[in-house]
Amino acid sequence: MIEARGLTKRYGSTLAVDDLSFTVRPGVVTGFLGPNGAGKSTTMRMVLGLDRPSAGEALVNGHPYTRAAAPMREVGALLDAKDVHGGRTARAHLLALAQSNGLPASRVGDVLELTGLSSVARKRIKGFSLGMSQRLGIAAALLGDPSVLLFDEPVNGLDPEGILWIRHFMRSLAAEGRTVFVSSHLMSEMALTADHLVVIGRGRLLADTSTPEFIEQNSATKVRVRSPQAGELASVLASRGHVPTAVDGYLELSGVATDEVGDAAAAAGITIHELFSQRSSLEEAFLELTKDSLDYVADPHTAPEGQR
Ligand SMILES: Nc1ncnc2c1ncn2[C@@H]1O[C@H](COP(=O)(O)OP(=O)(O)OP(=O)(O)O)[C@@H](O)[C@H]1O
Repeated sequence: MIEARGLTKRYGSTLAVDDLSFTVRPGVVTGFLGPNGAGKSTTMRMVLGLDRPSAGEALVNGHPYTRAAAPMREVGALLDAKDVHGGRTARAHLLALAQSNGLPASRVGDVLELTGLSSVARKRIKGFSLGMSQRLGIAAALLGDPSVLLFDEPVNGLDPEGILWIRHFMRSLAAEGRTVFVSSHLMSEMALTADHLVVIGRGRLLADTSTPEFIEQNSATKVRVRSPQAGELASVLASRGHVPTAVDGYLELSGVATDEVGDAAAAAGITIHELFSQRSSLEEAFLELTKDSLDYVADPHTAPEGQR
């Protein structure tokens, strides 16, 4: 379990994280979503005790992580996969980590196996592709068999196969009852990976909800209708308070159900060739939500430095 309570971080006049409170529960993948610069990495660094909050606190399993007795057994993190000693082999790198953290050497073989790296365990890390480096980072995070895992943008730059692997792996870690907190700036990616979403914009909490609820609450449903008597239908609908717009040969309406449109057309003896509703895409839902956060800082007196 991870808890942020009033978590705040200032860098000079930049408010990178602004009074964030949320809980990340075990057993599900929680996506930490926000545009670039929203404060995701800073939040994760505070959870890991790598940055000190300006106010508030971050707790891991009920206490600040810096006070954990055996840190790697409690939390595993992937922050920057390329931030390793390239001259070492994968096995030597993991062995050094295990030894310096009092973990049994036998875990090295286990995590190499888990992450599919056994066949390249004796290769030097500097020759690793980004996908292999990500796997190695995940192997390192799993060394202590921790119950809490944090991954900062783990799919960035990966090919489709690597993305799929990470996605499945996150889900299997959560299915084992672990707390899995994974950041991304891609709504579409999070929709496929995360069960729950914590969404931030400019350091502020915008949503903390299940992924289906987020989609339901943030994407608008539009109704489209196609008719050879479009002009007549538009007038009938307008007289009922639904003014349509013409889009790609359809009349498009929001805030109305397909039933009402069909009934109105039937009552007026108007032929309909197509009638359906469609939900705006996830990416649109995310943009809609973060657009509001941009509006919030549009006032130059409240905008963080560098964004004025
Ligand atoms: N060490 C630092 N010194 C000054 N400002 C910083 C520092 N670290 C982060 N910031 C600023 O804090 C804000 C949040 O950055 P952060 O890296 O946490 O965002 P992010 O959501 O992880 O974005 P990205 O996906 O681009 O990494 C940004 O405006 C950034 O410029």
